[in-house]
Amino acid sequence: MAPVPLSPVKVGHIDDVQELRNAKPTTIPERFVRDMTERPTLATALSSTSDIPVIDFSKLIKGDKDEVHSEILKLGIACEEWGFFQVINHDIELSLLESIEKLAKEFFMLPLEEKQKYPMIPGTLQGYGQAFVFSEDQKLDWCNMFALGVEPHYIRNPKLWPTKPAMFSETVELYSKEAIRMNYYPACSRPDLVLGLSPHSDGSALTVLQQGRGSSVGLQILKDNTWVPVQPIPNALVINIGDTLEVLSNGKYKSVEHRAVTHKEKDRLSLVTFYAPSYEIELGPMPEFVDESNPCKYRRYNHGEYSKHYVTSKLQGKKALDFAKIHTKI
Ligand SMILES: O=C(O)CCC(=O)C(=O)O
Ligand SMILES: [Fe+2]
Repeated sequence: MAPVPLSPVKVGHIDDVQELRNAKPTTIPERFVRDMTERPTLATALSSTSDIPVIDFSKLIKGDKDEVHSEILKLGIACEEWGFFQVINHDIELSLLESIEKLAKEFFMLPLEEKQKYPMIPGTLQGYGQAFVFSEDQKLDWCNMFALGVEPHYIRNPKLWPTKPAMFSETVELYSKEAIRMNYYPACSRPDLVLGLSPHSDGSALTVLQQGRGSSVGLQILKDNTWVPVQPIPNALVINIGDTLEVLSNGKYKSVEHRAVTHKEKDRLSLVTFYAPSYEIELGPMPEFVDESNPCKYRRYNHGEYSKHYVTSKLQGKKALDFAKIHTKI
């Protein structure tokens, strides 16, 4: 997670969406109602099956030669054509997946005053609240977030590590090695008007996402200009390529735009772990991905600067990556 911007950001009053839901307003406050062009297509209106590739991790590490070969081909296609895949048989202990989810739910169910002991200061990314809000007139996401930078150790802010529920901090430590974000999307009486999380690509190299058990379908990815829902598979993890890998592979592997939508009756929880380079790393397309037919699409840059740019801009599709794009004249 990136350095904190120096200037204070004026964001106005941000309603806590769980409190809003509990208060059962008859209309959705204007700050959450999206412009027509941004309103979501809800899961019910989309096809119920999605073709997002499923990778069997046990085949990759324990399969015979043919299985390894075919699974690797599948993985390559997933990264090139989808930027997203789900991993099954990943060997991560189910008890760990279950306990992080249970503790995250317990955390979000704490009284507001308790959660507000760990506030996410506007313009920063760690703590409890809403990230990526930079102005008073910006539309808000229907989501409460809690995020922590985990590794390297110096990015930790000890004041933001909760003492309740018991074992929360220890379990986060065990679960994530870089930075973790927990997203809590309360049910919304008008899911057609709001977005759980605005469209964006991830500023990380690779993202691992755990969808809460029994949660509604909420994650959608943009494929061929259509929003495709990611159907949760029990105990599977969703993996997606972030901006760093798109740059390193000179655009061969795609950091795909995605968003979250809300549900009329069901709450939804997602646990997201971001793996990213250190801030001091300089990066650009690797030479083996650049040749005459694949000219260099991104300039070299410092990852710390990119991270700063990412966290100080509003989430807006793939716009953050313009930072590194080389614009060729037509
Ligand atoms: O909740 C989800 O499914 C999406 C979360 C996400 O994209 C993020 O936190 O970057
Ligand atoms: Fe994301």
